[in-house]
Formats: sequence, structure tokens, C-alpha cells
Amino acid sequence: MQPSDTFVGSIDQGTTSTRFLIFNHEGDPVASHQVEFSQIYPNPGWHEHDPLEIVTSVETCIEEAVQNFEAQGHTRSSIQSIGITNQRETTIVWDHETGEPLYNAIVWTDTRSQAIVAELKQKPGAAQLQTLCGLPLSTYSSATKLLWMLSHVPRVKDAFDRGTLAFGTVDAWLVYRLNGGVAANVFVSDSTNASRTITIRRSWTFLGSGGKVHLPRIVPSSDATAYGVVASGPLAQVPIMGCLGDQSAALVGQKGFSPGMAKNTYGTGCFLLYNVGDKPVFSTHGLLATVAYHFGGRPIYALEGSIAVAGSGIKFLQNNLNFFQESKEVNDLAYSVQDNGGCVFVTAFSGLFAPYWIDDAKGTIFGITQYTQKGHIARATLEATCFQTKAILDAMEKDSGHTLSELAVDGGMSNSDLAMQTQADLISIPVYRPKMRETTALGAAIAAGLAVGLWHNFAELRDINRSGGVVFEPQIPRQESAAKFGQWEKAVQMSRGWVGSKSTEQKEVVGPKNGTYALAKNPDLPPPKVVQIPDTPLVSDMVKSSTYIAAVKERAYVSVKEIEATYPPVRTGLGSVLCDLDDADEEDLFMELRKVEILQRLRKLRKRQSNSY
Ligand SMILES: Nc1ncnc2c1ncn2[C@@H]1O[C@H](COP(=O)(O)OP(=O)(O)O)[C@@H](O)[C@H]1O
Ligand SMILES: O=P(O)(O)OC[C@H](O)CO
Repeated sequence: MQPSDTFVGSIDQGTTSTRFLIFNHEGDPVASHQVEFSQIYPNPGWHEHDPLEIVTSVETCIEEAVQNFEAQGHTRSSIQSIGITNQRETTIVWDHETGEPLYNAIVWTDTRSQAIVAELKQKPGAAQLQTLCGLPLSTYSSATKLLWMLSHVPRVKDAFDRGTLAFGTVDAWLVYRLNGGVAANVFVSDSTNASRTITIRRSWTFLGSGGKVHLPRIVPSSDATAYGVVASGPLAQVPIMGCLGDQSAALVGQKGFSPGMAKNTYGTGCFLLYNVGDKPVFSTHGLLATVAYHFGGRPIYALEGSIAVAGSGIKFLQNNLNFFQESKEVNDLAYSVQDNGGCVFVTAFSGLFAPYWIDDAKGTIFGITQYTQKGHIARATLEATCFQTKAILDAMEKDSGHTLSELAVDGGMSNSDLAMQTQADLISIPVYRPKMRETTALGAAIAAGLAVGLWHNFAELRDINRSGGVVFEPQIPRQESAAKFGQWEKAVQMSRGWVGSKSTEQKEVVGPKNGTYALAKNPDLPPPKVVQIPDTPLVSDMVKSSTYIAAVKERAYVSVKEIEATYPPVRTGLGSVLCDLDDADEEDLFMELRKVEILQRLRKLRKRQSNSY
């Protein structure tokens, strides 16, 4: 067969939609189909997908795209192999013996594991975890979602106890199901996806889970045999040969193969990946170390800046606030005003990710007045992702010592000219948007195409998607962008600390019993552990104690021992004061602590004054 008669398929399983695209040897998509699927939000901060619906959406896309392909006169047998790319971190568990899912997929944006994260952060060695696995302890990684399931979902716990619990990210689940499930039992994950889980070796041991969970075998991103073959449907018997997490796939699709190359993908979230070569770089400025791709030999690593909300902010304006009917309309709305009218929208729906990692932030709009119109909020929504990208680029510069000369972009939100111009203005370097924006799907196609021999090396890929792109040049002076960014940074600081405040969570403080407090969170969390109210440390030490403050905020249930370990106890009789606090909640508790502290200072002052008379 001539290269011109051969094709490669690409499944792009994103957070809000699934696509299947068929690429030719020139890297052009010749047929495609896309479907959106259900977003399940059962509680504030929770986000789920139905694992079976994900599989069905893939099957539907394959069927429709192949039909379209054949209608153009091609034959399905000319599709040589398939690549998969997927939303990362999203956590799926199934029964290893039956192949059935045991719970909805917990999506990467979901923050329900916050209390688990806060507890883990107290463990000795927590600060070193990032140097083992590249990721910070946060609700983002798969592992904390899995730990939540283990402690909250009886079916998952039962399977764990029986030794039949299988865990995978979306790639592993799709490969498993496309191969026919339990019969073939192809249970693998590629290195890029695996690098997002914290379930690897020592980091998994740190999290304290036994070896009873079946974890997928980690294999290269491009491999002729490891991923098996499709068991049924129009592409039955076609081998799966490529697999990459979507952000890695976009880097490959943008052909970011040399150290120093970067791309920023504006999808549901927004992710900047910067190729650092074959040795991981561990960030000291809030970025992640991740596997960029692994095409045999040594894996190639990237520094990553992850932004949780990009296109999902636009979807929020569309679906929750009814600002418009379709995402693309955000642009006209934003163009209806000159500027953001003083509004800054910190779109921290899942807390704030890189480079800030603020777990206790929530979405907050600053600067609203009677003057504010929908257009200002639309602009502020687009700007939020651009500001975070600027913060990430600054962090990346500090970590790598390298300044980017141009930013390559893609993803749904990159279709917005206004957003891309704003981006160029804020980072003061040109933004390059390729003509064909399905770079994520292209990356998975490249991984599969290299394995099947459609392409043989990176040099052959050079001309793919090279012409017809648009460059957005910065149009405002650096001082102006610095002033705007300063306002954003101020808003970020002001968005801190919302989670855990009275009005956002159902909570109850079980009154003092024998000198102890039990702090209960919402009913979805496990029964509260008892917090011993220390009757020994100095009040000021307690108020200062970040361990204690963080613990109370997160309801992480620290024990007095941990506080005492940090702050040597001095007897003050505080315990008895606290034990008198009937029905107090945490804020009252802090107020009382403050009052006692002030009272003590006053007394000391008075004593000193009276001594001096
Ligand atoms: N023309 C547009 N202008 C701005 N945002 C857009 C536009 N088209 C799509 N989007 C946004 O892009 C996101 C989808 O991008 P996509 O790359 O498909 O994401 P994912 O892979 O995460 O599903 C949606 O959240 C949508 O709001
Ligand atoms: O759905 P996207 O394209 O925003 O990507 C999701 C990421 O993989 C999450 O880490």
C-alpha cells in the first residue's frame, strides 16, 4: 500500500467531549465525529463521568467517522492503527474479575478529596513527595481520588478486600474495554498517563495503600503490541499502537520534540507543557514534572503548568448563567465592551492550580459595580486563563532559566481571537495558533503512526500542519500588561481561604466533651475524628500554628500531639476556657483564642503598668 492510501485513527477522549478523527499521511484529518457526554455534578466541588458512557461515546464516534470516511470512497481496511489520547488523572475503578465499573469516574477537576489531602500533607515526608513523582499533593492527582473511593464507597472497599479492585486512568479503561474487557484483559497505561497518578512505587507506598489494588502495566506511548487490538465494531482487529495523555499528545501534535519547545492547550482546562529533555526538572515555583512522551528509549520529560479552568469557565457562563447558547458567542459578548470594566474573575472552581496551588480558593469575581455588564464578566473569564498562563510562564522562566520567544497554542478556547490577542498582550511575546487545532488528536495519531510505520522519524513530520497559522503579536506596552497582571495577583491573594468558611459548608461542631472537640465536616465525609483541644500551648503559639490553622480549616483533625511537637507546651489553663465554649464553631473558636490572647496581653500590660507606678 502507498503511504497515500494509509490512514491512522485517533480517539480523543476529552473532559467534555469525545472525538474520533482519521488522519492521512500528510497529517490532515479526513473524517471525524465528535459527541459531548454527561457532566455529573452531584455536590459542590464534585465532578463525575459515567465510565460506560465514555466507552459508548468512543464507539459512536468511531462508527460515525468510519461511515463518513467510507462515504468519501476510502476503505476501513486502510486504517492501519489507532492512537488514544485522553483527559488525564480522571480515576476509574472496576472489578478485575467481571470488568464492571464500581463507581462513576471521578474527574480530574473534582475536589472532594480535600480532607484526605490535608491529612496527607501532615505526614512526615509529605514535602518530599513531589521529588518522587513530580506532582504536588493536591486533589488533582488520581491517587487521592482513589483513596477517597476506598474510604467512602463500600463496593470499592469490598473489591479491595477481595483483591479484585482494578484502578486505571481513562486510557487504561478504554484500552481494556476496546480489547473486549475481561476476556482479553489488556491492562496497560502509557507513561504519560501513569505520571499523573501518584500510584507509582514509592509515592504510592507513601500514601499508605497496600499492594492489593491491580494497577496497569506501564508501557511506552508508541508500541506495536502492548495495547492489543480492537475487539469489535467497524474497526475490529485494528491494532491500538499509540497512547498519550491529552496534554502530552498536544505537545507531540505541535511537534515540540526539542528541549525548550512549549505549547499551551486551552481546552476544558489549560495546560502549558515545556520540553526539558530526558531528565525531569523538579520545579521550585509551583510547576509539575511530568512525562512528555515515551517513544522507546528514555522518556522525555516536561515542566507543566496546569490551569483547572479555561473553556469550562466559558461553559459556566453558557450553562449556568445563560449568557449565550454556544461557546463561540463569548467572543461577541466580550467584544461588546472595551475592557473588563474593572472586573477580575478568579475562576478557582477547583481551587487554584499552578503555579499557586491554593486548595481553599473558590471562584470569585472582584470589582463588580452598577456599571458591570455581562460583557465585562465574559472578558474577565477569558482573561483569567491568560493571567494564569502569564504566572506559569514566569514560574517556568525561573525554573528553567529560559525565556520563551513564542507560545504555540491550541484547544477549543484558542479559537477565540480576543483571548489569544489578550494572551499575547499579557505575556509580551507572540502567540502562534496553527491552522489545524486538533493537535491533541494529531499527537495520538503520530504515536500510533510511528509504531505502525506510517512515519519513521520526527523529521518526516516536519511539514505537517505548518502553513496557514495565525500569529498574534503583543499590542500593548509591557508596563500596561504588568499593571493588569498586578491587579490579577491581588485578586488571587484575596480569593484565598474561602473553603471552610461558615457559609459554604454544612458543618457542625460537636460540643466539648471531656476537654475534646470533634469537628465534623459535611455528611459525605467520614465521621469526624476527635480533636483534642490542647490545654497547654500558649494561646499565641496556637494562633500562630500553621499546622493547627490549616488543620482546622481543612478539618484535617490533627491531634494535640502534632501541635505540641511543633510548639512546646506552656501551661496557661487554656483548655478549661475552651471547654466552656458550648456550640461554638471553628470561627468562634478562633475568636475565643484571640480574645484570650488579647486578654492575657492586657493583663500583662496592666500588671507592668501597675508595677511601674
Ligand atoms: N470559539 C470559541 N471561543 C472560546 N471558547 C471556545 C470556543 N470553542 C470552544 N470553546 C471552549 O473550548 C472548550 C472545549 O475545548 P476542547 O479542546 O474540545 O476541550 P476538551 O478536550 O477538554 O473537551 C469548551 O470548554 C468551550 O467552552
Ligand atoms: O480536557 P482537557 O483538554 O482540558 O484536559 C484535561 C487534562 O488532561 C487534565 O489534566
